[in-house]
Amino acid sequence: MLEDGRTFRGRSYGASGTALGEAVFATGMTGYQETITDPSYARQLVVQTAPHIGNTGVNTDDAESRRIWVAGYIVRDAARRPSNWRSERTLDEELSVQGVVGISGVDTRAVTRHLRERGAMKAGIFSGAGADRPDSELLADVLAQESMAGARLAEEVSVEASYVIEPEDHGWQGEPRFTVAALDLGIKSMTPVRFAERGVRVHVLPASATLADVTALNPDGVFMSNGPGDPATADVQVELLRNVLDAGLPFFGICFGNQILGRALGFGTYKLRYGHRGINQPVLDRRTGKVEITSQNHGFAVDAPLDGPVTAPEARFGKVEVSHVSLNDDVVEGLACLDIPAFSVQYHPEAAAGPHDSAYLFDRFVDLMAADKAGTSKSKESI
Ligand SMILES: NC(=O)CC[C@H](N)C(=O)O
Repeated sequence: MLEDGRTFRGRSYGASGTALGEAVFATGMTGYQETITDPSYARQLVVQTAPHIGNTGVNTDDAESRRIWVAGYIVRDAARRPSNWRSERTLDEELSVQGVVGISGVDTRAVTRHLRERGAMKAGIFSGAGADRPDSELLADVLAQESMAGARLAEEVSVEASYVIEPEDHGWQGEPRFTVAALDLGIKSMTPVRFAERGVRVHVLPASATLADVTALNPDGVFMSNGPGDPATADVQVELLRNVLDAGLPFFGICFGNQILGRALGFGTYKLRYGHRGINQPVLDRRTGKVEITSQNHGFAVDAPLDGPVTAPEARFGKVEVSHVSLNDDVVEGLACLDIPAFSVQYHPEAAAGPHDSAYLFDRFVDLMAADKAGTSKSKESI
């Protein structure tokens, strides 16, 4: 049931019960396991536009975090049995074991068209005991939940204790080249792996980490991850990032990390009508003119002028330009600072799941740290 009263009926899938959250649609044709285990989907009811879901089952390796984070799962045609050599369990079982309420047999195209026209909205999935209450009662439950605008969720999904990802465990031979402090705001597990593959040792820190926690590692660079919720609530991390930038440390941000860089530079963020979710989202790299097909999952965006470069509203950080834009709707998909060693993208170069077009961004960060170490980065002059 959607918050405007529109109702769809289907069959119980996964756990049975009640799930409340923001209804959003994801357009990836593959990668459902990576989708449901992406912490950025916390408190969302995800509609898959791909009609067949569960075909390749679930395995241990493809989980992007320690659990399923979607609050509920909405599919058209759930596979009755998976067929894949890597499959260990069915998706139905996995949803049940983890207590995630789903619904199948829904006209997901109609739901998607509705959300596209009216925007992402509060919704509920109801099955089992209590589902046969009058619609007015179900709708009251849907409406009573908190909205995604204003939701502070990064701390809820982040790790409690820090851990290290070592390059030698991911195919790198020899000593690590760099050390990065990565703030886990809902990090996907492939992100630190992409650094490690390039010889970067990654210390993953809780969302509450302080500047002292970061500098204690003597890092060559700082990273902020993707994560759920409204970036307008991330004041603590915005403050931390300003201190990091003031200290002249190279910075790279992904998704929530892009929104935090935007805010640290003094820009605002806003909620998109229905957001970008899927692994088939076209983005223009405005510096090279190349188009990347990207993996995305965001419902908010940075409000920065496309006709740049401009001086950041926080003028001490110098000039900044919108480096990447969405080719679907001109939404800001990347920021590049011209006077300090900092950049970020709104999409997911770790590509889990997704195409590998954007892998160069990890190389770009390595190059930025190398230039900083060699003293050839602009930051040294400007700070
Ligand atoms: N994947 C992300 O980091 C999403 C960021 C933020 N929660 C948004 O919806 O825009």
